[in-house]
Amino acid sequence: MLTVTNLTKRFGSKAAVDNANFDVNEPAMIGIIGRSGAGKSTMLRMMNRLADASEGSIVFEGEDITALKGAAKRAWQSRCAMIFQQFNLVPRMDVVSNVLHGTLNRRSTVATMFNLYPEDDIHKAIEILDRLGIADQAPKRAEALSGGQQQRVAIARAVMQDPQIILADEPIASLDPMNAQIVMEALRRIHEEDGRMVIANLHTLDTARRYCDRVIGMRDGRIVFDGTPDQLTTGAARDIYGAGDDFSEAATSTEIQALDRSAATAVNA
Ligand SMILES: Nc1ncnc2c1ncn2[C@@H]1O[C@H](COP(=O)(O)OP(=O)(O)OP(=O)(O)O)[C@@H](O)[C@H]1O
Repeated sequence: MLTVTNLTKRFGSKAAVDNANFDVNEPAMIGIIGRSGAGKSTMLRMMNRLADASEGSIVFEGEDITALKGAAKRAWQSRCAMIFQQFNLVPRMDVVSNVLHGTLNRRSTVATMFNLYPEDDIHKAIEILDRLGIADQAPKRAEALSGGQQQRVAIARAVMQDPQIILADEPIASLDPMNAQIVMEALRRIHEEDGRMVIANLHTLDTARRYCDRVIGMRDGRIVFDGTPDQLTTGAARDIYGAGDDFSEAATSTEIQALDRSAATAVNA
């Protein structure tokens, strides 16, 4: 359903993404891992058409995404929602209105200016918030919520678009371990229950292993690993992160593991 061929993005003489190729045949949950600067964000930005490719193509269900312009490009962006590390909500606006922003692409300018939403959409927004366990936060201003709650609002806004693909650029990098886990579980549920493809850039190996069906490893703009979490051995990880023999997986792990360990200790105590 998704085929990326020879995808390249150059900034001056530097290739941020260098001749990337991969196929996705079912709506999987995919993690992209790699060091800072490996090209993960640039890859997602090209998929969502926030950035234009220098070369190559992205074909989704037979349509060449890289060639879309104007209304067709906007239509693609609503089928391919994006969430960001910093949530990108409107801080002073209430939660439900932030979620309703997910419908902007299909609403008139006048309706948007006056914040007029059809009642069905408002019900739908609250249902989605309820699925994510934060319906009780609906009337609050977004800025009053915790980081983990704000990221769930951003996921709700993405789901409101009813997208086939959700792209998540470091969705848990600003969160504490408990909230990171809640947000990753929310993405996994949206993937499993709705059959939406999720592609998430993740800083850490353990998160990718734990929540994704497939992991793509990038190094210096190139895809150097593409396989299942089981195939992601310490040797493969060392290669992705460009590390020496002293490579420690713990160095790329979030505190989710620490959280698990402390939970296990509590249970065993
Ligand atoms: N707009 C830009 N102009 C110039 N260089 C850029 C631009 N955007 C990204 N780059 C460069 O491209 C390379 C890849 O950046 P990218 O942000 O895609 O990496 P990343 O793996 O997502 O890193 P991080 O985890 O730090 O976000 C980096 O060397 C970066 O400096």
